[in-house]
This record gives sequence, C-alpha cells and structure tokens, in this order.
Amino acid sequence: MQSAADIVFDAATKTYAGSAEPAVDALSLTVPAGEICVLLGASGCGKTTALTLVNRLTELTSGDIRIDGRSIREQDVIELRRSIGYVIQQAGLFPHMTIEENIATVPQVLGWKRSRTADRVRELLELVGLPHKEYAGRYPAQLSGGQRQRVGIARALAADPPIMLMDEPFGALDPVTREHMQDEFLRLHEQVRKTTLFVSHDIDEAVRMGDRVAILAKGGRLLQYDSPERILREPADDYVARFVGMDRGLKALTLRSLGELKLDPATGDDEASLRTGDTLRTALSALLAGGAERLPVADESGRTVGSVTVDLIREAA
Ligand SMILES: Nc1ncnc2c1ncn2[C@@H]1O[C@H](COP(=O)(O)OP(=O)(O)OP(=O)(O)O)[C@@H](O)[C@H]1O
Repeated sequence: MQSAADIVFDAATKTYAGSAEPAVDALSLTVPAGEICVLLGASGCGKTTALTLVNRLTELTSGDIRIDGRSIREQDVIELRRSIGYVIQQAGLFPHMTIEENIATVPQVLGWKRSRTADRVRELLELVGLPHKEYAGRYPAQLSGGQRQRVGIARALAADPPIMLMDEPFGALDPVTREHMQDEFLRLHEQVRKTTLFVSHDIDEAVRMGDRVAILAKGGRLLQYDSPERILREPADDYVARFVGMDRGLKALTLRSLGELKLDPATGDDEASLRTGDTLRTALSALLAGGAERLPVADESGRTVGSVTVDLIREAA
C-alpha cells in the first residue's frame, strides 16, 4: 500500500480568466500525512477552487502545491490524478456501468490483471459496507443516495491513492444518512489513513470530521487553521466567531419544534400553515419569507392552537 503523503499549499493562487479578484489568494497551509483537513467557509469563498487546484482540475495562476515535497506543476497531470482519489457531491458514477465496473475503472486504466481488479472491487465493497453479492451487479440508479456515495468513495480508493479530495461528499444526503456516512468515513479512515482534504460549509460536519479545520473567507483567505476544539473555544476573530456561532444557532433551531414552545394565543382566523411538529427553523423561515409578525400554528389534526412570533423564537433560542 502507498503510504499517505503530506500536502503543502505554498501561496497557492488562482485568478479565473476574466475575474478581477483571485478566487484563492496566496493560500498557504500544510496538511500532515494521514490527517483529515476540512476546508470550511461560506458559499463562494474558494473552497472548491482550493480543492481542485490539488488535482489540477483547476490550474494554479501562481504559487505552488507540493505533495510529499514534489510540486504538482512538475507532474504529469494524468499520473497526478491517479494518485488522488476524488469524491464529489453526486458521487459522479457512470450510470450505464454496474457498481463493479464503476469501481474497476481506474484499476483497468492502470492495466491491472482481471483477477487483481476483481479482488480489489470485492475488498472495497466490503470496506464500505456493501455486500459484493448483492451490489456488484447493480446499476447506480438501483442504489440509494447514501449507497451511491459509498460506491463513489470505493471508486476513489480503488487504486489506493495516498490522497483523497472530497467536495461536500455527503451534502446531498438527508441529515440522518449524512451523519451515518460521516461516522462510516471516519471508521474507514482509521483503516486506510489517506491524507484527506474535505470541503464543507457545515461547522458540525467540520468539527466531526476534521483533525484540523481551515476557515476560509472570500478569496480563499485563511482566517484560522486549528483543531476543531480550538476553533470552537478560541475563534481567531469576530468573523470566525460569528461564522461558527451563527451556524450553531440555526442548527439549534432545527432541533426544537413549535410544540415545545408556550405559544401565544391565536389571533384572527387565518388558516394555519405551520404545525406543532414543525421546527423553529421552519417557523422562522415562514415568518421571514412572508414578512409576517405573527403566524397561526395548528396541531397535527389541523386545529389552530396558538400563534408564533419572531420574538417567541428568539426567547426560546
Ligand atoms: N470556472 C470558473 N470561472 C470563473 N469563476 C469561477 C469559476 N469557478 C468558480 N469561480 C468563482 O470563484 C469563486 C470561488 O468559487 P468556489 O466554487 O471555489 O467557492 P466555494 O467556496 O467552493 O463555494 P460553494 O460552497 O458555493 O461551492 C466564486 O466567486 C466563483 O464565482
């Protein structure tokens, strides 16, 4: 097995053609071999750009990235990509190929013997928790979203690359499946220890997955690069504190339902669109979207039982 490699961003800069400002501006950071580094930040701050600079799907404008001391600029791009597993949000599986054929793509390109490829597919399906007998012959459309992501991960691991790039790999999954996949990936990582760059915009996911978290602002500006504990406990500046805090606050609202609040009495006889089973976040969105000061709330049978305001939600939070 190839051992993991460290990744060094050295003033890595990307300015897209026609853009006045760099999407990633002189980013410098080191991901130690075998660790998971999460790139975290608001939409458009340059996370995906930073990630794809590594496998040269995006070419550097200036600066450098080195893998185990070797500049990516000096490597043949095909060879470079073979040493890097790449997982994206929608798994990117080939729909007309079976699961087995999908996972075997890279070993085949590398000219592995049939038996070696078949063994590897079997081993990988096992590793990501999909029994070979049941899944190898299926097509991607015959799998759930979570299962497809597992196949995407297996495919990325097929040629045993020292590096994994993961771009919001669980972003399209429902929250329960998502947490499950996060745990599974961590378990898998314990076994394979690939150096992993993982893009997320979710602080909870970052804290859970990352050995280190890099908080980026617009232009790929690195605001803080630390362990999750330190990011939460000692945010480097107000922006980081707000970013971490705001997301946490909104998250907290999704954990509570209107049924847990002491609602105001109902006023007027508008039909209620909110139910007691709705989360506080849903209620807040409804209030803000409609520009309403107050909205009626019904129980599950549709009987109006009270009303909710932004103030009530704020007090509860
Ligand atoms: N191919 C491209 N050509 C021109 N500009 C681009 C291109 N890709 C991205 N950009 C711009 O670069 C900036 C960073 O984009 P990037 O996709 O890296 O951000 P991100 O943090 O991954 O965002 P998100 O979380 O929304 O995916 C954005 O302003 C975006 O509009």
